[in-house]
Amino acid sequence: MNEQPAERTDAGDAGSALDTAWRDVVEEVAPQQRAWVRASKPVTLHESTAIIAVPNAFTRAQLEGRLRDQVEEALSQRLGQSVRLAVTVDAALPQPEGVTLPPDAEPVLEYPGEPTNRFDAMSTSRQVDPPVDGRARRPEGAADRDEERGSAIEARLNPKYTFETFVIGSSNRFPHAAAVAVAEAPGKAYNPLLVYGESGLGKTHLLHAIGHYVRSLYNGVRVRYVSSEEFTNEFINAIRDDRQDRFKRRYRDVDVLLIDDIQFLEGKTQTQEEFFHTFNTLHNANKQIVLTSDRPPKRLEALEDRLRNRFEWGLITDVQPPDLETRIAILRKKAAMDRLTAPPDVLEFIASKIQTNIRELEGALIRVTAFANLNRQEVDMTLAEIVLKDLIPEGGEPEITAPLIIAQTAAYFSLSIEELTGPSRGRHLVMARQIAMFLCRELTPLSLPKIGQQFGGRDHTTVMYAERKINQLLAERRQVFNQVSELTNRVKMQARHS
Ligand SMILES: Nc1ncnc2c1ncn2[C@@H]1O[C@H](COP(=O)(O)OP(=O)(O)OP(=O)(O)O)[C@@H](O)[C@H]1O
Repeated sequence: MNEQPAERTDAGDAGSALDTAWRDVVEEVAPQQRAWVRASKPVTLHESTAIIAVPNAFTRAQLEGRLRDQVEEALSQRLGQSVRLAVTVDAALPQPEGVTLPPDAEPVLEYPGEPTNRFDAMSTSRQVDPPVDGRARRPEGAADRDEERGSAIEARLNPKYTFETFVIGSSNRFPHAAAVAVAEAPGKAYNPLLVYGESGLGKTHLLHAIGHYVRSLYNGVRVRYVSSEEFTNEFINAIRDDRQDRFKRRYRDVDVLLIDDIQFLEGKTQTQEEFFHTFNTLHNANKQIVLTSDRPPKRLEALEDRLRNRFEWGLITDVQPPDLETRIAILRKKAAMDRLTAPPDVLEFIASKIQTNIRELEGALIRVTAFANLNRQEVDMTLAEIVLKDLIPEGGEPEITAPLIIAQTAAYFSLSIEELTGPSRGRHLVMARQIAMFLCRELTPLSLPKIGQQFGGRDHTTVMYAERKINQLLAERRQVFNQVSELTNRVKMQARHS
């Protein structure tokens, strides 16, 4: 299945020729820059592109800026072919000795204005969580203002999470079939339907897909998606503002309630009580309830028995990590949807390396295509191996926590942790904060509200916006791509050593 492309077989010889040529070229560089360039490492010569790894952004800027012409010409002469330089930052390389980083070498913070480079052929914007869908249908006779507002944010479905974009495999065939059945006959097939499974395996996607499908089948049906954290927060706010009636109406006057990550109800007695009544009202009226959880109800120990018991009334089904074929199919679909160009062997390579989390799988594809895009290169195996090298440590994933990401990001941008997580909205801070939030989303299993909490109690929509923004900038701004890559390396290295 995995036939290696011809270039890869040549890479060894070309690589050693590159090593020799590179050593000579480095010695020709002016003495004041030589120490920097010496700290680099030739990775491979791929067709006419020499890929050079350097330990920091400053060296990359030197090589890509004032040294580029000189180095490309010298390399071309030595290798007897026209050579282009592509520089990648590998923070695992030893930093140059005996030289201090010039002041302007600190990572430059940049506020995302209009992108300088547009690569229209590619969109990597990845909406992982639901934006508020303002086009939800209004219920018949919705008269008062509360209800009007309620209808405007009624469904909250992510347009990308549909059954059409969901890839079916042996790991999710059953939950998928149950989800379709529920959408076709809400309140009749299985009630409640509960889907459980590890993070990033498509539970949220299925919830939204039910919402979309049911709305396409039944005119005027009232659907509401909510995470259990949002449910909790809204409940607390309703008590604070003495608006319990409005809260109750919002969740009890629906035909289909989709509630995500119910494990977050654990230990929250009052919210559980409220949810118990919501559940009963809906169930008694034959309204559909669909729930997701990271564990089967039996193992939600800090949940009241009567709730656990009700969760077991309907159908309980789990999503498993996808097998290789399904992972490849998911990547193909993702590439087609987002117009990302990657040959089959690269998709197979990514799918073979990332096995347990579909969010990470998609993230890896985005990184690889973004890297190629920024370097104006084709996506191929050599490039994929380089980009994924640090994304996939040998010997298993170390645990990465939000505080670790926050500390590393703060240090990287020369900020304090208080600044990074505090209220200031200075432009430079906002960008660093968005990068930190993005990394929390990519590298930890934390939910959006949980990440928001780590940043001074910010709302989950702020985290959602940050994730989308950085995803977009990864494809458009080399600087952001490099900052995110360097930081990812640092965070992973730190996690391995702690
Ligand atoms: N079978 C699938 N086909 C296509 N895409 C999928 C599939 N399963 C998951 N995905 C994608 O993987 C990403 C993560 O999925 P999702 O957010 O639904 O996971 P989850 O199980 O709800 O995770 P968490 O418990 O962390 O919230 C999403 O972008 C989703 O579209």
